[in-house]
Amino acid sequence: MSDLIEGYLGKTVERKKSRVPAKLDYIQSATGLFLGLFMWGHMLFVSSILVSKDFMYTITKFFEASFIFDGGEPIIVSAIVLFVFIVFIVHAAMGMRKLPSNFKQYQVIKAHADSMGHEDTKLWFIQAFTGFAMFFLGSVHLYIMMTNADTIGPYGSADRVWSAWMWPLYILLLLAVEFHGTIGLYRLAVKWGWFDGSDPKATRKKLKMYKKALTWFFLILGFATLAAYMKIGYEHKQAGKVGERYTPTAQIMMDYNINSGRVA
Ligand code: HEM
Ligand code: HEM
Repeated sequence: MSDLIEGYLGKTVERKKSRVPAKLDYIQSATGLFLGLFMWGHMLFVSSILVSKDFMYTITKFFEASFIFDGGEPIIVSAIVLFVFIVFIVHAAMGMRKLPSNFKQYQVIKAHADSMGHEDTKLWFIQAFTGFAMFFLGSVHLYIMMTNADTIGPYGSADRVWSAWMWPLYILLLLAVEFHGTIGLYRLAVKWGWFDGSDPKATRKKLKMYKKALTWFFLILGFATLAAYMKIGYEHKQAGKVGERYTPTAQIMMDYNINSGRVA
């Protein structure tokens, strides 16, 4: 009965408002924080291709727990992706509450933001727009990673980027996630006053500088990484070897030594 009254009037019989919105905000921040930090790791791991194909192969096998299972188990990566996908969906569901849902709402927010001329309010628009774009772009990527974890590797990933036409999607997703993630982490720090210190105004200036530096760093790293996969994928296609898996140098050496009778 009390739920019914609150449902109609927006207040309980004791004239209290629900605490649920505050809890939902908390869930949004926690999932945003997780995803924001996860993406730093993600970008570093994926960029291992810039060091060498062997290095990227080693990282991939590490996530497949090849130190426990001989040759690695891609299902472990699928399980990790499933977990990240669930966090992503929960975060997106919480984010939906903040998006303007009709033109009138959009007009009110826009007029308010324009009249204030406040940079942080403008940042919010970028977050809403990039968040919306990721509903589609992020879901495509996560689903493919979850169901094709066994293809992750220097050649498998490069073939996907080039021959399976993922590069246009990755360009958009990279832009969306980098702006969204760093703005989000900045907003989190400001919202919860994590680094306020004795002079919050000076701290905010510093945080803005870090935000800018991090955005540039991850965008440059991300585009360099994408270019590397595109180049490898292009060459792999020219060589007519799309679909072929990468064999690490150590394995080639071992096979060579065995075949030439150097190792019994
Ligand atoms: C479908 C995908 C997504 C949607 C719809 C979405 C939506 C949103 C929205 C609307 C906000 C602003 C919340 C507010 O103003 O209080 C937000 C915050 C945030 N998002 Fe996302 N987001 C998505 C994916 C991601 C991803 C992949 C990351 C990881 C980089 C991320 C990281 C963050 C962070 C760190 C915050 C700040 C949390 C806060 O202000 O409480 N989001 N998200
Ligand atoms: C556990 C979850 C994830 C795994 C295992 C994963 C794995 C990968 C892999 C292996 C690549 C290389 C290209 C390929 O094989 O197709 C890649 C690229 C990429 N991923 Fe993910 N990913 C995950 C989650 C995410 C999320 C949540 C986002 C953003 C919403 C994202 C954004 C990107 C982008 C933008 C690229 C392009 C690479 C670049 O430009 O540096 N990934 N990912």
